[in-house]
Amino acid sequence: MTWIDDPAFGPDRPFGPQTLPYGVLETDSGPAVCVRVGDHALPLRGLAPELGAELAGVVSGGSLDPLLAAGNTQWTALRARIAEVVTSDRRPDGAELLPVDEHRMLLGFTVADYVDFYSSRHHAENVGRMFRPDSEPLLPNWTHLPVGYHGRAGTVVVSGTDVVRPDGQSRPPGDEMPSFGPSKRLDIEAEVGFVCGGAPTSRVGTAEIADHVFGVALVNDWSARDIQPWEYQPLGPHLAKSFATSIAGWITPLAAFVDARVEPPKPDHALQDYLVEKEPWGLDLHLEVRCNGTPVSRPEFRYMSWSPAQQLAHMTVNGATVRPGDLFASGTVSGPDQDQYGSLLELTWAGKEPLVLDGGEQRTFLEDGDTVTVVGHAPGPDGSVVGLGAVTGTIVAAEPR
Ligand SMILES: O=C(O)/C=C/C(=O)CC(=O)CC(=O)O
Ligand SMILES: [Ca+2]
Ligand SMILES: [Mg+2]
Repeated sequence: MTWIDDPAFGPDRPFGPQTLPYGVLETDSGPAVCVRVGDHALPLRGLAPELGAELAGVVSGGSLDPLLAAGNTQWTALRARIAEVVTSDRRPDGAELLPVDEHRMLLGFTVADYVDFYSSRHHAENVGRMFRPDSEPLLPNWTHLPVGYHGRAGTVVVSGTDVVRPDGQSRPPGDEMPSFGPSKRLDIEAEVGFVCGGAPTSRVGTAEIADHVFGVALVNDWSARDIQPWEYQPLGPHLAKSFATSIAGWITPLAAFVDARVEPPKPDHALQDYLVEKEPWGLDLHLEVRCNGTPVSRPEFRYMSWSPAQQLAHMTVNGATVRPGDLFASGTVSGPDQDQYGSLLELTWAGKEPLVLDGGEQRTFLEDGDTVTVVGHAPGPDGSVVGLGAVTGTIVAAEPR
């Protein structure tokens, strides 16, 4: 029997003791680093006697930054200690439990650099067919390295933040001159993000991911599909994707995913040594995308061709360092089936096949007022489920000009 009186906190529930994600909540006495237990958040600042001075020191404030910097030894020790505290029958003096739906979550860490990959073969082929109908859908580099681009760290926002429809240039097919205005093809990209920590290091081996990835969080990489095809050649995505990227407030430690590890699909040729995995780091994550409450897609992460360990190895192989607060995202998670696509671009085939939402409304791209939520879960130990915190956002009208 645990002292935590919450039916949603059990080994058979997604936010049971096998999960224990971290996040920062706004509380009456300021932002607080918390661990999620069922439908409650447990601020760690009240647990100094239980955690000991050293561990308490990294989680007693209002940001995850000190914890990200502390490194894997401390992450492991803290998680083990918290698991003991939350499964004990003794309520620690000073422990508070805050209902998660009554408190706002904050962006829990300072996003350092943000890299977005492109690791779903299905997504890459679908986008290739739509954006480059006269070329091979997959460029020859794609099976040899995890293609990615550098995003804009400063516009990563926490789940629940409204997303303002971006303005930009586009050139609709057949037009000679570009026009300017609010995007008419605002889209989502359901992705999985990896939050980095530990000592700044370059040339991270695929076997060293656990020393440099602190945790996993769902991401929605909002994308303007009319701005994108006009601006992206030859350097890649820019303003079509830099106005907002939403990340879930709850970051689940990488250690919670040991039972979710699977072999990623293999290319039919040898890889460079630095991309070879001795132990597979593909992940069996199940995602669901909801538009105004209607499930519109169920992407499966196990189809991703490049694992986060390979992505991190690639990101640092040239000598670039990974440092605490760096965020890299998987790329849109699309599976082979039409109901597994991670973007509206694919789900509606460039707007030609509208989705029908509950209540009969149709959607191609997003309208003002639409809310998109991505949820997910993974297999946990002993048949349990590891819940991933939701990432949600609502579109608001473009800024008046
Ligand atoms: O193929 C392209 O030109 C671009 C495709 C994307 O929109 C990809 C992107 O942001 C990476 C991803 O999410 O997979
Ligand atoms: Ca993306
Ligand atoms: Mg983005």
